[in-house]
Amino acid sequence: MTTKLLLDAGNSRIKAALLSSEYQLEPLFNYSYEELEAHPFVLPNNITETLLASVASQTNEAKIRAWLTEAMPIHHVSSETRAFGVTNSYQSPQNLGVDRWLAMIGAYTERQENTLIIDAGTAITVDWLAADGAHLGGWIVPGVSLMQESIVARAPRVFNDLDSAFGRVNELGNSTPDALLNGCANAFVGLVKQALSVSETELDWFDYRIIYLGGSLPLLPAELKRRGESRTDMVLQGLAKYATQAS
Ligand SMILES: Nc1ncnc2c1ncn2[C@@H]1O[C@H](COP(=O)(O)OP(=O)(O)O)[C@@H](O)[C@H]1O
Ligand SMILES: CC(C)(COP(=O)(O)O)[C@@H](O)C(=O)NCCC(=O)O
Ligand SMILES: [K+]
Repeated sequence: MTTKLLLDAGNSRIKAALLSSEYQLEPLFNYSYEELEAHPFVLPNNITETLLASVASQTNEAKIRAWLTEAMPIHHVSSETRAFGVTNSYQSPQNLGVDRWLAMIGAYTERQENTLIIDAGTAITVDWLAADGAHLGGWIVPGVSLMQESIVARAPRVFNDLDSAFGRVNELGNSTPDALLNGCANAFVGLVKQALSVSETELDWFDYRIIYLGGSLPLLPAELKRRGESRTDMVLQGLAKYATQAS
């Protein structure tokens, strides 16, 4: 049985899945690039093709190529003007991050309805996809870790001695690290609420689908999460759609 390897290469982490000839998606791993280098995942030997969707740096893409030592063809997927019923709103469609493009393809393949997609990773992206497949536009915001790091880098009195910690939603801070971490966690939640508000007040969406993905999802409070679906596989689902037409 032949299998395709699907790779979603973000700026912090790489996610991999296998797609069987029956189009079953089987998640493989979600690694940082350091983990991929230190403990290269041993792939099954029946892979016939690799589909790569990357927004990563050249340095991190080189780590992927170093891992994929097998001489298997790599098909780079990019954002397009239109595909699988979804129309890109960018004047320069190639500029839209392919992770954003694929999450929309994945969502639209499942259900053709008004959809808000929030991908909270290195950056937080918000995209509005209408029921007719039109991408209406979106936002790019620094991700929670980036928010934390950027102020520590620029304001000498703002420090964070809590290693790889994240803040608490709806809580105040009474120390610099707590004020920083709680502030950034709450900024993320505020962004999500603003995206919902714009959907309802500006676009007149009432009954719409909300899809969340990305590493920062654990920060979202339960009442907000309940309003949507946590779908960290959505970029890989979009890639699977491309894999069904790739040679
Ligand atoms: N336990 C956690 N709680 C909250 N946020 C986290 C946690 N672990 C990682 N993150 C956040 O997730 C981000 C990575 O998410 P991911 O979606 O994999 O990013 P990318 O697609 O950009 O590679 C990190 O930058 C960090 O902000
Ligand atoms: C906005 C992003 C950096 C998000 O990347 P991620 O957080 O998933 O690593 C990525 O989608 C990207 O590089 N986009 C290109 C610019 C654009 O979408 O307009
Ligand atoms: K993202």
